[in-house]
Amino acid sequence: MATASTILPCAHEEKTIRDFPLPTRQAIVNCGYPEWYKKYRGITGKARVVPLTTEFLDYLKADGIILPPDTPVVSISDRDSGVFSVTNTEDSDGDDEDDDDDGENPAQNFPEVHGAIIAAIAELGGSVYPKLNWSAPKDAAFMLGNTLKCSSPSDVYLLLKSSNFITHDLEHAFDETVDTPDENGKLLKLSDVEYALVLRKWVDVITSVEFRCFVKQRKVVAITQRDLNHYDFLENGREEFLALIQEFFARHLEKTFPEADFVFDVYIPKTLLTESRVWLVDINPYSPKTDTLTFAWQEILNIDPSIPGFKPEFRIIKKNDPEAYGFSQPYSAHKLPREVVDAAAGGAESMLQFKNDWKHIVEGLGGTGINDSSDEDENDKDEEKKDDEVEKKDDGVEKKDDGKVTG
Ligand SMILES: Nc1ncnc2c1ncn2[C@@H]1O[C@H](COP(=O)(O)OP(=O)(O)OP(=O)(O)O)[C@@H](O)[C@H]1O
Repeated sequence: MATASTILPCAHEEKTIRDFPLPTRQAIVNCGYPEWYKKYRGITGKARVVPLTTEFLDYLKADGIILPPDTPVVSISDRDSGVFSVTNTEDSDGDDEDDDDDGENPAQNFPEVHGAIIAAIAELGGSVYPKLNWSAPKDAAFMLGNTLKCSSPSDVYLLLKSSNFITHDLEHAFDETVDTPDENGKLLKLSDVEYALVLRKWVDVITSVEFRCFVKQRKVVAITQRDLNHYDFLENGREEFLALIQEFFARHLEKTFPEADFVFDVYIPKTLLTESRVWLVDINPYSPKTDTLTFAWQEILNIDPSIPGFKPEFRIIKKNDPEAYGFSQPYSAHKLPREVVDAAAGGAESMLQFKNDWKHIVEGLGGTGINDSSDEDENDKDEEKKDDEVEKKDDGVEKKDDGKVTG
């Protein structure tokens, strides 16, 4: 880890975490994906934002994990055939007819959301990375074999319903904020939040070139690796990455993001086909809740970017860096979904019951009938064209307009 030599303490008293200027609720909303995506969709990965209905939110908040029947999702980027072909699948009972008696299909309560998810997965090539307004269900990845790669609505629901991070988005997003009553004395409440499911096209991310950047007073003040392993090439590329990030910030975020203090994540892959390109991955609140990785919040709080000649510190993990082992293992406190924790608390019998229930959930359900109702506007298509030019992988994909997925 680099030394903190470029961190310049303020002339005044050293600030501690107790001096943290808590964000406003509006700042939290501004850092939500559905909000910033409206402005920055041209500089982030391809995604779909699915507005969530009350019925779907109720499903997420309800105890227990009941999944809808498996729904076939046919990728539109099936490169073998180049066409979007759809096949009907049989019901679990094999009778090839709709089952009216399936009272257990939770998707019946939120058909628009379910249909939009099916359509989005298909449009995004068959696999997606899900998140809610602020968080991805990373703590639940083990439910899918240690990945967040989803290829069906059930994969998405399983992750969302197993994740404490998602519960946090739904119930605690405005914790640790300061009140911001508007001119009429009204205060933003969680019930005012327009919750959305973000489905990003799945990318095999090269985690060594992901960086978290801290912005204070509209200046990048600190940058850290996100993947806390040592990579030789980062040491040599430090100046180039710093320049790319500074240029990206100046061009896209400095004057347009509504908050003066925030944290943004970027991904800077270099491929044989393209020059290094900076992609916006996420925007996070300037809040103690945002993980500072190789920094401590107290260090960031004490940086004074107004000092002439100020240069942000770019921290990367050095070879055999003993300090690097001190960084906490992310999500270690959140490895198990609520149902598993609850079942474990009830002892062996309870775990056995959980296992049986789980088997029932996974195996016992059949097909569903949902129509693909994709209605992109022209802007969407333009942006995607741009995305596709960069994402050479999507070349040669043919779309079918009226793809129906039926069960
Ligand atoms: N489209 C994608 N496909 C595959 N992996 C992705 C994709 N987008 C992001 N990731 C991986 O997931 C990680 C976390 O993504 P993201 O920052 O959006 O989640 P988050 O919940 O907001 O994380 P944090 O709480 O650390 O801010 C990224 O660092 C990246 O490695």
